[in-house]
Amino acid sequence: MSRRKCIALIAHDEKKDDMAAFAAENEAFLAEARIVATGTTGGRVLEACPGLDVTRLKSGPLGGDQQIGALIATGEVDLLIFFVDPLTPMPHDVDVKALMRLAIVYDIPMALNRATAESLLDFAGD
Ligand SMILES: O=C(CO)COP(=O)(O)O
Repeated sequence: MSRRKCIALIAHDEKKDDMAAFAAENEAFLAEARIVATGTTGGRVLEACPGLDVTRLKSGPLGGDQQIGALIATGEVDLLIFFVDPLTPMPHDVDVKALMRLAIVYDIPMALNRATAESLLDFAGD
């Protein structure tokens, strides 16, 4: 039996409204998957779509990006959607870089902005 796909959702603070809107618009697609998310992002996604299966990990600055990186390293994440804020310095910038590095090392699809995420879902839906 094939396991349900796992999608990781993360958004920096300035991008959280975008992530909530993205989740609401693509709720049917996301509902097919198991979602893992950093703490605050997961809360916003659940507010927008209470029916989704969302596991909330720690907040990004407290280790959430690292937790998602570990899930990527153990093969549990199939797609990473991470709405990055490129204009604000982050105390946990090294964690963000480490997460992106692991997504590349393990060759999983990684969307770093909304346009790419929408394109990936369009392709997946075709
Ligand atoms: O900081 C983040 C990613 O680097 C996101 O964490 P939160 O979803 O907890 O805000």
